[in-house]
Amino acid sequence: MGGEREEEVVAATSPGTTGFSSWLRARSEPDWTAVVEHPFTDALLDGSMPDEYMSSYLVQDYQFVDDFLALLGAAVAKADRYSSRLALAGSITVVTSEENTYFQRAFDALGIPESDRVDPELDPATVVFRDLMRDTRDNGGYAEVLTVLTVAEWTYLEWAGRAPAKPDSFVHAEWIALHSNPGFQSWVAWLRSELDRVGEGLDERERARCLRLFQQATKCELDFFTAHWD
Ligand SMILES: Cc1ncc(C[n+]2csc(CCO)c2C)c(N)n1
Repeated sequence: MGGEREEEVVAATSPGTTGFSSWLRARSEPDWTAVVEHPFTDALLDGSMPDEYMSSYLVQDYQFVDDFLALLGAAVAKADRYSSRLALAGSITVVTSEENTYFQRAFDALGIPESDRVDPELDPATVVFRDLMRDTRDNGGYAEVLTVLTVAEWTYLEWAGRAPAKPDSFVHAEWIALHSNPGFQSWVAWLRSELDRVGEGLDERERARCLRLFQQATKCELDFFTAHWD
């Protein structure tokens, strides 16, 4: 028993390059690299992001996070074992605490009006991503929910971990820190190793369905950044 547990922890901290998650990512190029090296993220990392762009991005992202949280809840419900439900439930706390206070403080600093915090007009890119998350939440199995969660979290870990740059504004610096700290790194490592584990039990059709979703979600991430840049 003890030995098994240890193996699980090791697997969760180093997903490697041969599992299902790596397979999915490799087949989602060139979009994957376009997301994690997007000019929007360059500007965030080097401190040159104009407030106007950051504001419109965060207003839309707050709406995204609402649906993301519902998707996490679906993952708790659909998981195939108790230890997975526990790990997923733990991540919900992050979204509802640190992440939420960040949004409130950033909105205050940027002077975002109440109407844009609670009921903004949604960009087409936000709507498409929201629909993908809602459809996966309502109709997908555990593997499909994990697939969409993994794209959303892993792309963020990759862009935020790209450079040690530390912009002066807390609005920029904290947004980077939220996605590059050790807790976030191990959460993404867990998600990937979970997707690798679940992927092993899928048949070819199910794997193909996950691949399509992974590619769609990656494209959604790309369009989301581009909507606040071009
Ligand atoms: C478009 C878009 N895609 C992914 C994320 C990443 N993300 C979504 S919720 C959350 C906190 C849970 O750990 C994180 C990191 C984002 N914010 N916006």
